[in-house]
Amino acid sequence: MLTIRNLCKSYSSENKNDVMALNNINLTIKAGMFGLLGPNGAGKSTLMRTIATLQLPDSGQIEFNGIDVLTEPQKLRPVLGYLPQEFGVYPGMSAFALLEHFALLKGLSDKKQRHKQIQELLYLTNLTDVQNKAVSGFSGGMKQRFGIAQALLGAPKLLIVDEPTAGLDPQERNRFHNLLSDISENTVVILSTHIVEDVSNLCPNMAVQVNGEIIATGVPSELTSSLNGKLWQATINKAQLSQYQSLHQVISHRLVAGEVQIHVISDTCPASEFNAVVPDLEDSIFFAVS
Ligand SMILES: Nc1ncnc2c1ncn2[C@@H]1O[C@H](COP(=O)(O)OP(=O)(O)OP(=O)(O)O)[C@@H](O)[C@H]1O
Repeated sequence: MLTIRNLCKSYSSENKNDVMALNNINLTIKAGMFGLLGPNGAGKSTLMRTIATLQLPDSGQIEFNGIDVLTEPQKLRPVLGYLPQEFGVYPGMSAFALLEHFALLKGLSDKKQRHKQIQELLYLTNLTDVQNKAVSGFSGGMKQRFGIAQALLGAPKLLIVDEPTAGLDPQERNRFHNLLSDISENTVVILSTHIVEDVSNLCPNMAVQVNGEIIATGVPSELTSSLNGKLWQATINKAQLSQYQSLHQVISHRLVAGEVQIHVISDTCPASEFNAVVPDLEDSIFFAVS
């Protein structure tokens, strides 16, 4: 179990006010997939890097299975797997050679066991056929699968994946989702993302981070249940949007085939042009930040 208590981090800026990237974060995360959802700039990567022992907060505590992560980072690292938002690879090095390199850095000294584990991970991530090809030439999806393979070296008990599906096509995203859900059975897996679908498809538990703060935590279906019976949709002209915004509690609007679809919160049907809709996770997040 991972517990995070009163975690704070601000970045100073020469021209602007300081940025509070972590504003008193408190979270308890059990084995399984945990989704950390938030828009760009919410502070998700700062939180992921802090848990991954790559940077220190200004204050607060992190504990993982009895390890004080901030004061004993060397105890966490052997049981940690981390897939950062972006990672570089040595040009020309094959998938097998790079995994071997990372495995040695991770302390997997027994050659036979190391090779067995690398082969298993290549198989799990569907990269066996390309194991002798250079990772620098891989497609985005293949590179992300390689990233997961390197993060899983040493069978980590805590796996952190930061925005892993950004830029992947739907097929690769689906493949990546299946891979993550297979892994999460007896591991704490934290998936940081701005993609609502990633969390609703995969994560039994989640938190929403906005402007450095956790504004909601829980089970995705429970987060949407508070909006049951209160969400209404209408399709309007672009020119009418500000009028509707002044009359109703519009939580979101988006273009659909040149017209604007609005979602409104109201205890009763706001007007004849509105239809009741079933809230999804995206609606509850728009509501939370509105
Ligand atoms: N090293 C840094 N120095 C100064 N400000 C920073 C630094 N790292 C992050 N920030 C700022 O802190 C805030 C949170 O950034 P962070 O990268 O943690 O958010 P994020 O939710 O991961 O967003 P993204 O998905 O865009 O990376 C942003 O306003 C960002 O500009």
